[in-house]
Amino acid sequence: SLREIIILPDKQLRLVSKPVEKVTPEIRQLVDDMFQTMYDAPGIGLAAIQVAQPLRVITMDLAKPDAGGETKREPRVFINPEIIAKSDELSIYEEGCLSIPEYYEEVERPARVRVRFTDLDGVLREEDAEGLYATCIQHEIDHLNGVLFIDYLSKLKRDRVLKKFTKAAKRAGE
Ligand SMILES: O=C(O)C[C@@H](Cc1ccccc1)C(=O)SCC(=O)c1ccccc1
Ligand SMILES: [Zn+2]
Repeated sequence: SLREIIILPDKQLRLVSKPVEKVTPEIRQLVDDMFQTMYDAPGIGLAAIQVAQPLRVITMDLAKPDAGGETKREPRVFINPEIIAKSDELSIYEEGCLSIPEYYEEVERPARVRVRFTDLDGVLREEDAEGLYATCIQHEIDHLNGVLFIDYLSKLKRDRVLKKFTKAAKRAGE
């Protein structure tokens, strides 16, 4: 079922998520709900912490989430992912975040990374990523470590975003 996506300045976004010991039926249900929530947003990635579950679980689907016609879906699950190698070469992408809605900024990251992770069947895998795949997996793994893409921006830009979301939260709270 759909889960609520937590939004800045929710402090939970800064938690370091815990490794998954065993792929249980509960983890499978969480992954199901994460895909449903991600497609509904729409987004191309989601980290469990964004639905308030501090577990090292990521879902991704780079196929255009709202291409209109039949979307050829390519759902991916990463459990306990770690970057084990990265290129010196960097690439810049305009990133967004479902926890920082309607804010997009260019972020520079290694262009290619090698990721080691466990899949939903409990199999340990390693994959090379480049392009949007590399950017997205790094953005999601950052979420697992309580890091947000605004942390890579200038202090000026970051404070502006925080101010905007903190004011909005206060107004909502009033
Ligand atoms: O907050 C998240 O982790 C999801 C985020 C992932 C991401 C996007 C772009 C660069 C790096 C990481 C999103 O999916 S934001 C929404 C988005 O990018 C998008 C939405 C609809 C169509 C295409 C992209
Ligand atoms: Zn994000």
